[in-house]
Amino acid sequence: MAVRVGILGATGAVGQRFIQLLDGHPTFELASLTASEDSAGKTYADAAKWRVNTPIPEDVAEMEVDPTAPDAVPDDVDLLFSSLPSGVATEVEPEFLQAGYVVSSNSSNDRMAPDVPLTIPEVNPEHLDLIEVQRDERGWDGALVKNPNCSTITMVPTLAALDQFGLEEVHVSTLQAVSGAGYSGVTSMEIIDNAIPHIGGEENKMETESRKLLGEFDGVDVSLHEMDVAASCNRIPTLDGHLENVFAETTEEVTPEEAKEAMREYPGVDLHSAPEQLIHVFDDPSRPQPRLDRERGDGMQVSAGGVQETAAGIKYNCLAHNTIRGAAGASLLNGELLVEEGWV
Ligand SMILES: NC(=O)C1=CN([C@@H]2O[C@H](COP(=O)(O)OP(=O)(O)OC[C@H]3O[C@@H](n4cnc5c(N)ncnc54)[C@H](OP(=O)(O)O)[C@@H]3O)[C@@H](O)[C@H]2O)C=CC1
Ligand SMILES: N[C@@H](CC(=O)OP(=O)(O)O)C(=O)O
Repeated sequence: MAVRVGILGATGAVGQRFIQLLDGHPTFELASLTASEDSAGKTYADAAKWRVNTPIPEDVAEMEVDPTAPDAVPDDVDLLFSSLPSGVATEVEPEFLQAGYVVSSNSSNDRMAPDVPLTIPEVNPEHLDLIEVQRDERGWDGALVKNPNCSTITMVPTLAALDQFGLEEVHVSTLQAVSGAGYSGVTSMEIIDNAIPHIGGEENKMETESRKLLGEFDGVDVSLHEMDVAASCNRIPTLDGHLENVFAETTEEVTPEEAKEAMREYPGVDLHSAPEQLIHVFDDPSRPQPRLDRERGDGMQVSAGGVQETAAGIKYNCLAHNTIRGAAGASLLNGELLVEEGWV
C-alpha cells in the first residue's frame, strides 16, 4: 500500500533532491509540499528555482506549495521529510510532532538530543527504538528521526566497519563541496582558485554525531562510543561530493588488507534506496575522487581508497555524495526503515 509523504522545505537544495529521489518511488506517494510564506500559494514550478540535473516531474510542477504548518498538511499524510533551515526546524518540527506526524528530518537541530534517534539504517537501525522513549518523555504521538550531518555520514560507515579492531582515536580532515553550503552559501569570488579552512559548526558535528551513531543503545539511552574524534573541515571548489582523509587508531593491529576486507564486507540493508554494497573500496590509490565517484550506487554508496598502515592503525580516504547520501537520500532511507519497522 502507498505511504503518503510530504516534504517540509521542498523548494530548497535538499528539498529538490527529495523530489528527484521520490519520483517513481515504489512505496512513497508525494502528497504535500511546504516552504516559506514567500512560496506558499504558488505552484511548485513557480516557487522553486529548480537546479537539480533532471527535469521537475510534471505532476510535481503543478502542485501547490503550502505554508509550513501542521494545519496546512493533509491529515492523511503518513510521513514527512524535513529539509528546513535548522533555526526554522527547531521551531516548527515540534508542532508537527505534537500534531502526530512522523518526521524524518535532515536538519541539524536535535541530532544529539538523548531521546532522538540519529540513524543510518546500515549502521544503527536499533536506535530507532528510542522513539518509545521520546514519546514517553515528550508526550506526543508523532516521532522524530534524524539523519547525520553530510560529512559525518561519509565517514561513519567506514568507521563502523573498522570498529571490530577497537577504535580509539580518529582524526579526519575534509574537502567539502560547495553544494553543502547551499546555493548562496559561498560566492564564486570566495571559492574559485581557493580553499576555505573553516565551516562553522561542522567539526563539532563530526566529533559528536559519529560517537552517537556508533554508540550502544540499551533500550533507554545511547551511550556515546568511547573513541576520540578530531575533525578539521575545509571547503573546496567541487560541486558535489565530500572527500575525507581519515586516520584511525585502533587497539588491535590491523593490516590494510584486513581493513579493506572489513569495509567491503560491511553489510547493506534490504531497503529500496540502499545500495547493494554500502562501501566500495578502491585498490587504486588515486580514488575515490568527487567527480568520478560521487554517483556510485545512485549517490548512496560510500567509497574508500588509499588504505595504508600507520604506526597506530590505518589511514584512508572516503567519499560520499553530500546532498544524496549526505542529505535527502539519508532521510529517505530512514523513512523506508520507519515503514519497514512499523513506525509508519
Ligand atoms: N545542502 C546540503 O548539502 C545539506 C543541507 N543540509 C541541511 O538541510 C537543510 C536544508 O538545506 P538546503 O536545502 O541547502 O537549504 P535551502 O535554503 O536551499 O532551502 C530551505 C528550504 O526551507 C524553506 N524555508 C526557509 N525559511 C522558512 C521558514 N521561515 N518557514 C518555512 N520554510 C522555510 C525554504 O523555502 P523558500 O524557498 O520559500 O524560501 C526552502 O524550501 C538545512 O538544515 C541544511 O543545514 C544537510 C545536509 C546537507
Ligand atoms: N555543513 C554541511 C552541510 C549541512 O548543511 O550540514 P548540516 O546538515 O549538519 O547542517 C556542509 O557545509 O557541507
